[in-house]
Amino acid sequence: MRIELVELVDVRLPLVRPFRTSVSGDTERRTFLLRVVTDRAEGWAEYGGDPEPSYCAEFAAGTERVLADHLLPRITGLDRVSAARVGPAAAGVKGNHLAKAVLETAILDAELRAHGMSFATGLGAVRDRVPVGVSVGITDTVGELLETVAAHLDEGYVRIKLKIEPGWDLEPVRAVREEFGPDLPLQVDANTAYSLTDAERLRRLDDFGLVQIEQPLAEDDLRGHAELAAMLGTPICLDESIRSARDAATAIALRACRIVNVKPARVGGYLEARRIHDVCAAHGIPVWCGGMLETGIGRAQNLALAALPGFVLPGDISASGRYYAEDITAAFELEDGHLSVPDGPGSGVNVLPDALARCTVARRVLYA
Ligand SMILES: CSCC[C@@H](NC(=O)CCC(=O)O)C(=O)O
Ligand SMILES: [Mg+2]
Repeated sequence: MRIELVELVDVRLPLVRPFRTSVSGDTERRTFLLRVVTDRAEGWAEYGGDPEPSYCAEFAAGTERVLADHLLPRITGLDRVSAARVGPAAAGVKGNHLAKAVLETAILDAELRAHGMSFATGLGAVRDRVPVGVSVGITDTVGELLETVAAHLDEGYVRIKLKIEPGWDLEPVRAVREEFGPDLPLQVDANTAYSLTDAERLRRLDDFGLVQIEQPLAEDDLRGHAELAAMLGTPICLDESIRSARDAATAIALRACRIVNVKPARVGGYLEARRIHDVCAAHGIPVWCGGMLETGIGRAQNLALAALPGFVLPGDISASGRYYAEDITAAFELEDGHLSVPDGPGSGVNVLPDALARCTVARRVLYA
């Protein structure tokens, strides 16, 4: 395969309701899509970061420069391009996993389409539909939180994740547990908001029978997570800390986590995401597929990953309508708490030109 054109499509999609976490507070999703045209097929991928380096160190404008100035010259110069060749060819560029992920994924989409193969088949999916959870942001009041959770449960989500931060943790979790009973699969995500000095407060979360406490400490604090894990009864799940299969192996060896949130954008793409899945499976560590408020493009690709055998916990892969009044692909609809895994070539979805035009801010050719 040979790359003929790479285009960046800068998009802005309003959120149906504000989404607040310990690190962000958004009323819109501002990201970009990457369109890779090859001599065999066209592929699309979605950037997993934001305009601000709030979730991780990368951010959209910086990623655009890394793509244009450092990654594309290495990749477009290959005599044969494939998703598997991106990692080795890009090894001279340190870090920048979100940049590598969006490029590798667009190439993977084109490659699979050229072979008439779905992401699900290409990655090794074993299920045609997957149960999904929903991530609930920090709200102004506990009453508003309970209303939001009730609405999501009515929609059929099988698991609730609550964003927490110091000052919004024990009270909202207690209220949800008391309102919806002991059998609701419930978990929390701190997005690195706590430190070991908060250990006693975090230990009190053990009273609520949570599935997991996600990323309580800083992304580079594996030792601290291992120390905290020894104090808590509730399993720790790592998200921001796991940027590679090697990180996963280290975290497991240090007993810093018992669950891993796998996000292809964070780890450099779906091939590394699958390697993390394999490392975790070999150690008996359950994984689930995290989310970055993806449009239907990233959502479709994540659903394929979430259908691999080791993805035994419901992911943050909500229906399109959880975030967007209008998606840029056909909307994903919840059916009995599940979403169907696309089985068409590549991601199995196509961008809707009119919907894309309505949310496009600009289009820039990065390579021709
Ligand atoms: C900072 S908000 C984005 C990252 C966050 N993602 C979610 O909470 C799920 C978002 C979604 O439903 O896509 C996470 O840390 O897991
Ligand atoms: Mg998280």
